[in-house]
This record gives sequence, C-alpha cells and structure tokens, in this order.
Amino acid sequence: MALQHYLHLQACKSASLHRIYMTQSSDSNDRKESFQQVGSPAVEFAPLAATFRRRLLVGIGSASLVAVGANFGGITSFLIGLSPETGRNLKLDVLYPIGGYSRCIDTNEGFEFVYPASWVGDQTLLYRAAKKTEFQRSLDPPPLNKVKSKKLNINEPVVAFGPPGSSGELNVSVIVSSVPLDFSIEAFGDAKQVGESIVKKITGSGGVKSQWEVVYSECTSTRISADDAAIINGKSISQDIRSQIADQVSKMKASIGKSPGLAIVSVGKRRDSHTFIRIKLKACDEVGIATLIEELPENCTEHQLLNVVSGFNENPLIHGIIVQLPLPQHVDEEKVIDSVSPEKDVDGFHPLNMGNLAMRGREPLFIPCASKGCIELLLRSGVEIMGKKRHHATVSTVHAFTTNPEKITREADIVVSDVGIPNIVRGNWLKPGAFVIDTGTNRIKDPSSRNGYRVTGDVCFEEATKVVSAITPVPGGIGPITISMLLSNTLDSAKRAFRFP
Ligand SMILES: Nc1nc2c(c(=O)[nH]1)N[C@@H](CN(C=O)c1ccc(C(=O)N[C@@H](CCC(=O)O)C(=O)O)cc1)CN2
Repeated sequence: MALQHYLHLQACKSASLHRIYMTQSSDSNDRKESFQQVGSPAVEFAPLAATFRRRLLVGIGSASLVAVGANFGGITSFLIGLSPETGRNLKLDVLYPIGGYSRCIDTNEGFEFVYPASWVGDQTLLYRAAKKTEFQRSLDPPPLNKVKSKKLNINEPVVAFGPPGSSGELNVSVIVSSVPLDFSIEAFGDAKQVGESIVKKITGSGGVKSQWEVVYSECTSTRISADDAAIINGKSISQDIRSQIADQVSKMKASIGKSPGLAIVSVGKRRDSHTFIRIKLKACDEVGIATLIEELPENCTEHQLLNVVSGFNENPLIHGIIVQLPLPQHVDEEKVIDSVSPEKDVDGFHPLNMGNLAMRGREPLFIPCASKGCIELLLRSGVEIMGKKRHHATVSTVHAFTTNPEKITREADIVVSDVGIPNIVRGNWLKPGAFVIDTGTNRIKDPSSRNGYRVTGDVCFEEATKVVSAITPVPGGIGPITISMLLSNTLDSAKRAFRFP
C-alpha cells in the first residue's frame, strides 16, 4: 500500500518557478533507488524513511493533460463567477479556468494540481502520457513476454508545463517519488506552510517573501495499492530457460549429430492428462527434443504397460521416459514407476532417485520437475533459501490431518502449495512479504469461458496479493517452469548418455 499526498499549489510569480522534483518508480528497485535523488524533496524527506514505501506526490503547473471541457451554455462560467472558491471545491477548474488557473487531474499517477491557464505542456511528455493511457485502455492482450516498462530516467517528470514559446527557464514539472510508509506531509505543517516551504526551496528566495505568494494550497492523503505483490511471469522465465536448452540441443546436434529423445506413456482418456501431454510435446518440439508417444486404452493390462516401459528402457534413442499420472485404479502405480530405468527417470519419481534426493550427501540422477522448478524460480528471483534442507532451509509440511495448518503456513517465508483444492490457502494464512509458489492446477466450472471451465490454483490469489511480496499465478506461473525442468532433465540425461559436456 502507498500513501499519496496531493499538494495543490498556486504560486504567484514574480520570481521564476523552478522544478518541484518528484519521482515515480516503475518497479520495486526503482522505488528503493528513488531516495538517492540529490536535491529532490524525496531526499529532503528521506530522513523520515523507515522500512516501508509510500509515494509522495507534489504538483504545480501543467496544461494540456486536462480534458477539454465545455462551458455548458455559459452555466459553468456563471457558477464560477458567483464564487471562485466553490468552483475550485467542485473542481470545475478542470473544465474552465478559475481566476486564470486551470486544474490538471491525473488519476493514474494519483495527483492533481492547478496551473496558469495560459501555460502549455511539454509535448514529449504529453505524447508519452497519451500513449500510456491508450495502452491501458486497449482490449488487446498484453504481449506474452511482457517486459516491465521502465522509465528511461527516474528524474524525468510525468508532466511539465511552462509559458508558450519559452524554453523551460520558467516551468513547473511533476516527478512522482517514493517516500517511506510512515511519511506524512502534514508533519511539515499545514497545507499553506508546506506550500510556502516548497516554493521557498525551489525559488531559492529564502525568506524574501516579497517575490512570491502562495495563493492556494491544499494537502490530501489517499491510500493506493502500489505495493501489491509481484506477479511472477512463469511463461517468460520458462522461455528464458527453454532458449538456453534449445541452444544446447542445437550445439549437441551440430557437434555429434544426435538429439535428446523423450518417450511419453499415456493411459486412458483423462482430459487434464491429455492437456499436460500436449503441453509437454509442444515444449519438446520448441527446443528440438525428439518425442515418442505411446497411448494405451483405459482398460489396458498392467503387463502391457510394463512392456511399453521396458521397450523404452531399451531404446537408445530415448533418454527420458514419463508415464503420465494418475493411472487407472487397476494398475499398480508403484510397480510402473519402479519399472522406469533410473537413468531415464526424468520425472525423478523412481525410488532410487527419490531416495538419493532425500539422503544427505547423495546425488540423484534427476530431481522431480516441480520441485526443481520451485528452486530454479527462487534462485532466479534472488530469494535466499536459508535454513533449508539441501539449501539449508527448515521445511514444514502441512497435510490433510495437520491441526491448525493456517498457523504453520503463516510462519513460512516461502510457501509452496500443492493441494488440489481451489482457494484453500487464504490471505490470512500467509505471512506478510512471503514468497508464494502455487503449484495447484484446479479446474473449476466457468460457463463464461470457452471450455466451460477455467484453471485456478490452491491459493486465493486476490487475498494473497494484498499480503505477500511475490506470487506465481495459475495458469502462467510454476506450470510452464515445471515443463522447462522436464526438458532440462531430458537434456541432462542425453548428455550423460552421450558423454557430451
Ligand atoms: N508423470 C507425471 N504426471 C504428472 C505430473 C508429473 O510431473 N509427471 N504432474 C502433474 C501434471 N503436470 C505434469 O504432467 C502438469 C501440470 C500443470 C502444467 C501446466 O503447465 N499448467 C498450466 C495450465 C495448464 C492448463 O491450462 O490446464 C499452467 O500452470 O500455466 C503442466 C504439467 C500430474 N501428473
């Protein structure tokens, strides 16, 4: 959450107005850096900095961002003529100048201010603002590999205004800046005092008050949700991983003329299993991993299934084998998993690999894809996994018979959910600032969607984003990263088989 302050201020010349500096950060790193701005109010107010972040918005000036308003047959100007103060309170100056001043309101950035009505805005900034608004209103889906847009220069104003034809020597600009969570502009005095001290600072006129006069000043505070959780873009992370894998696969092919091969065994007609298999086949294709698929009917015998696995175990073109789970009731899942060669067990489910993963000082040939994906995501996100088991962490497991699961979950810095029940993990189960990985893939009825259902995770996303620092969405979070780990395991297996570095 963030706190916004609006300072509405009209400065009456005669000294030149210089800039009021504010900075708007586009991501959390910027937010931290914005306190470094030398000479800005953010720096001036930095001693108030505590642990959290808020935004300070201070504004004067501006023109053309204001929507062109009508005079409604003279009614507006009539009302304003009766009482300029009432007109200002009603914000009619957005539409029609009052006493030579107009009002600019930017609901996106959360600021508003009044400015000399004759002034004009900086065209480049206006163009950029218009483009941003257009993008936000667009119904087109965002690009798949959306890169967070960063402002080129953190010191750059959001809007800047000056007299027409001038070259900026007299101007008012607005830069939106981070301030500490406990920041309060009221601590600097009432609206008039704050206005005066800012004008004093920017005009450099110290106590020589004869050069200027604050004619109108107002402070308001509004909470805005600027510090919601980071939503991890699993698709984009998985694309990075996949392009590295594709590079290595093509190097392998160029160097030894061989490619990794993955075999998939599917039993029955489960719709979700078929979706997952399709996703896996497509991903293999993208990176150059060859695939073989064996589809068995729901009523196949265990013996038939074991024979298929055995064939793939012997096949030198195959470096990875997965039997899509779950299997039908009449098939012994344990026997099937045990039948996969540990050297080709790219799911990492074979007891030898599981056992080695669990035992200290042992190295499994493969780590299960979802677990490996979680570690990969945490490492790539710069999350320190201190105290963990393999990574020196303390791990607590909550299951169906755990009493008070919310209490245990609330103590965790990293939460990985794999329950299979939509929204079971509520916002109040989570520690503020936690990193949440939601591996649940639950289909819930949704008549408004094309398939009649939609996929959702185990975590109540809307509640969680208000509490945690980062969360993986479903779909598009850990799922695609898990698939990338399957590709990575298959490549590793082929490298081992070919003794390829
Ligand atoms: N042999 C295996 N069977 C199963 C495994 C497994 O690892 N090995 N895990 C799960 C399902 N699973 C992999 O097979 C899997 C789950 C989810 C995704 C995924 O990418 N999900 C998408 C959404 C997909 C959708 O729209 O339905 C996402 O989260 O973005 C991939 C694989 C059970 N069986």
